[in-house]
Amino acid sequence: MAEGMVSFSMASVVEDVLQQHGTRVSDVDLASRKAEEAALRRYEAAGWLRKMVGVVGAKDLPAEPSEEEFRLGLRSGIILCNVLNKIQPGAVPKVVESPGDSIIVPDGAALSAYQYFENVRNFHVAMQGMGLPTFEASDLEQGGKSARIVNCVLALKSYCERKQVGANGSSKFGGNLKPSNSGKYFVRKNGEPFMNSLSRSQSLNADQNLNGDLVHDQPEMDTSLSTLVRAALSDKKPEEVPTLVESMLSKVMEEFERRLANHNEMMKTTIKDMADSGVSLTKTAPGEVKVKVEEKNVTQVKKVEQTHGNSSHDEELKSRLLRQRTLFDQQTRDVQELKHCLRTTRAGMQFMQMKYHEEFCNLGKHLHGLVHAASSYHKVLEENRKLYNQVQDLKGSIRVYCRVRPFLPGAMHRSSTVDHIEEGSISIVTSSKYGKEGRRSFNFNQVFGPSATQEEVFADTRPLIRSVLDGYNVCIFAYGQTGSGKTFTMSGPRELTEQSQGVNYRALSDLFFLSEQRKDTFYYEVSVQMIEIYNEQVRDLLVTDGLSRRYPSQSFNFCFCLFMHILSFIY
Ligand SMILES: Nc1ncnc2c1ncn2[C@@H]1O[C@H](COP(=O)(O)OP(=O)(O)OP(=O)(O)O)[C@@H](O)[C@H]1O
Repeated sequence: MAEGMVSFSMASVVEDVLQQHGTRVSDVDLASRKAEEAALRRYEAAGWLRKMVGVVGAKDLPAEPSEEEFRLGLRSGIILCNVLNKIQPGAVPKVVESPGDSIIVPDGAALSAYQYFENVRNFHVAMQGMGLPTFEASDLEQGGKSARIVNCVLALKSYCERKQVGANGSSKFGGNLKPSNSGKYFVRKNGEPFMNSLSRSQSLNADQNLNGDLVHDQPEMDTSLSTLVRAALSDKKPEEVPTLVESMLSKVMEEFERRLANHNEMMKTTIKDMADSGVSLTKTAPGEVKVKVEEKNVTQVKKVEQTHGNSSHDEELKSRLLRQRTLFDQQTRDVQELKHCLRTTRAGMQFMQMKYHEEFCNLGKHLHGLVHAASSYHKVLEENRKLYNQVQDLKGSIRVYCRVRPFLPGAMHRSSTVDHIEEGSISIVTSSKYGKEGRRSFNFNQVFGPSATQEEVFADTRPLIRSVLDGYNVCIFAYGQTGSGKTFTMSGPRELTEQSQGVNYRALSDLFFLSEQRKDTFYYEVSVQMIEIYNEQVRDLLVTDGLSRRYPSQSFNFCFCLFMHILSFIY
């Protein structure tokens, strides 16, 4: 596309120039403008030469010379050779600077001619070697075409400028060409104005390879321009081609070169970008381009045929790319959904943490209140315990109760020795044969008559069970002669019922009941030890090895004892 634009532009310029020349410009105007244009170009050439060789070296060349002055100033060839050697050192191995350097001939004119011939000849050879356009030797003589000399100088100037900016100075005029006619003058044929230079430029452009295979279409562009120029100039004689046309063609060539350089630079940039993005183009055969695409770790080499016969391959390639694109889009959506879900979950977790923190704070406040209440409760409980046990102490740490057994069945007719029973005393009728008085009175904490129930007997003992759980030691024992009812009072009759249960059953029942009540506040351990004291011998009744373990003897006239931690029953 770029090539087409360049070709079209160049053709348009050439056509416009030719058209202007042929139809719009009158002969009078043309001659005037031609002379003006030639003068300007001559001044440009002279000025550049003067600048290159300096004022002294260019003493024979005015800044704005006429055609004759220009021709005479360059006639010796010294300026031309020196300028050329400045641009391309050694291009002219030897410059004949003065008559003394050559043959001494008194006739200055003859000497100048010889000098001119040698220098100009060497200049011609060097210019030809560099591929630059030159002029004919006769152009330096009177009647010669100074315009050709001007063109040659301006071409050398252009070469010099391109060389100074680092470009291939000779590329414009094919400077890489080896001189094909070394040692001969480079003479432009009259029937081919600029045709040689154009041909050289085209051939060089065709060979010019800025980036390998990427400029294969360039000859077509050159051919387009060449065709136009040739079509316009082929039927023209040299004298029919005005200087204006030559000048315009030169400008066209310069514009063409500039745009071509831009185009190649742009192509270089494009190829570099494609290489950076993982796409490389290599031309493998005419009409076939191999496209190499690298995307991440996936390398796909796709051979794209530019002919219609390979359209199915293109379709398959497009389909595959479409599927990959669809899959990629789906995965992108899935990732977005996962991210959304993650954000939602994270927000939920943060909300839960906040609620948990609030609940925990509220629980702490409630717990603080409970701890305060429990502390108060314990204080009250402790106070209550102390008061309770103080009452028990006031009642007496040792309490003695008396129970009268009723008559057993079959002995109901016998008379009782109990005369009178009050709450805390009992009167006994004794035999009068031993004393003056026949009755005696005894005081106790409480006296239970024959009709007293097991419940009534235990009622005065029950407060002591609570004292046991408060840490007080308690011992309950029964004392009396054989058959007086000790076992009955402490345990109960043989056929045991709830009403007939004695003190130990009721005491233990209360003990476990209270410990169960206080289980959230206190922890109690209960153990049982059962011993027998008989005939002043103490024996452990729970020993399982068959050998009764004897305790140290005590003077107790009891049947057996029951110890329970700090509560003991003896009867
Ligand atoms: N309050 C009572 N009511 C009815 N029966 C009773 C009462 N007290 C004792 N008995 C009866 O009297 C009998 C003797 O009582 P118990 O065995 O308790 O006497 P004990 O003092 O333990 O005798 P020992 O010292 O020989 O063991 C038993 O048959 C018992 O049931």
